[in-house]
Amino acid sequence: MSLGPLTERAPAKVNLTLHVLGRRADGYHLLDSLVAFAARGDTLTLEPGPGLSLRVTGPTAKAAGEGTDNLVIRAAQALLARLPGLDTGRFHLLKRLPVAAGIGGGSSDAAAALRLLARANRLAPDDPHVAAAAREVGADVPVCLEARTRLMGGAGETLFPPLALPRLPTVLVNPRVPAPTAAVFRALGLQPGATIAAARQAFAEGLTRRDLIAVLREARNDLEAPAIAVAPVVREAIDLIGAQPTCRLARMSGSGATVFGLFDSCRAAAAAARALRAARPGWWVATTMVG
Ligand SMILES: C[C@](O)(CO)[C@H](O)COP(=O)(O)OP(=O)(O)OC[C@H]1O[C@@H](n2ccc(N)nc2=O)[C@H](O)[C@@H]1O
Ligand SMILES: Nc1ncnc2c1ncn2[C@@H]1O[C@H](COP(=O)(O)OP(=O)(O)OP(=O)(O)O)[C@@H](O)[C@H]1O
Repeated sequence: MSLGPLTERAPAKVNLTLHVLGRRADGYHLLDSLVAFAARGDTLTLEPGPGLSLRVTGPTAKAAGEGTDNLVIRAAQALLARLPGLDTGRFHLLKRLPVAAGIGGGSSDAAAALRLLARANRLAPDDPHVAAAAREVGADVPVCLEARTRLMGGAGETLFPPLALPRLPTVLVNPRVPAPTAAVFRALGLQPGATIAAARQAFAEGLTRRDLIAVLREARNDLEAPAIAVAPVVREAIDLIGAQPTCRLARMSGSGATVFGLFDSCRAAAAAARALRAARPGWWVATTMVG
């Protein structure tokens, strides 16, 4: 019996914290990051059938690109290389998230492609070939596979158990300037083999929203300064969100340039988003829940 079209959401990833703990000999950086997911994202559909193709539509389709450059196809090919008899088909990506923006749009699309192929081929959710394909495609793809709040370590391959933390009313702001991940890590200037002694932050379950934000405020995103060196407008975005009277915390996600603001209520987030859109009509401003 053939399956009809299958759909998966590809939510935006938000690094609520991001500490760089060192740099491996191969150049990749060791991270300690609390990763959560937004209610907003892209949508990926797979129509199972012969061949492997991708059509991309939506507001940011052009920037994401079609064909073999797209992480959806790269993820499918990585899984096919491990499982050559795999059923594939036609993917359609509805691309809404800004590209090269630090909110893992491409990684989340790749993870959604792997989930769709796993469903179409009745692979177990924890199939080791799926996990290996995720690791091969990108450092952020493993955490996007399950898309649940958790601490992430190593270069992205170490995933700690999911955490039940309060959902946070959030405004995401992207100044529409790309911050390429490799360039931002390069600007950090850490030598291969370097280690930074730092205690891994712990997040107790049962925290209130207010307590969680207080704990987050003690943390950092260590890529903010190098991202600002690559794209100075990131500083302006952090300052502008942080200046909203009801904003509890303004910080960059991932390697930027997207910045998030955390608020006590959806109403406060919506009001801040209106003010930000009025102040910077050209920027991408989205309200959402994170966690
Ligand atoms: C910064 C984060 O967004 C935090 O979640 C991720 O670590 C980035 O994940 P990603 O975009 O999937 O990264 P990849 O596509 O695997 O790598 C892009 C480039 O970023 C650098 N990179 C990435 C991840 C990492 N832990 N250390 C690195 O140094 C490498 O130069 C690499 O060539
Ligand atoms: N489906 C896709 N969506 C977005 N970008 C894609 C996609 N496929 C390939 N790319 C390419 O991947 C690069 C990274 O895009 P992406 O939006 O994932 O970056 P990011 O948000 O900075 O990711 P991260 O937070 O994981 O570092 C872009 O330069 C883009 O050309």
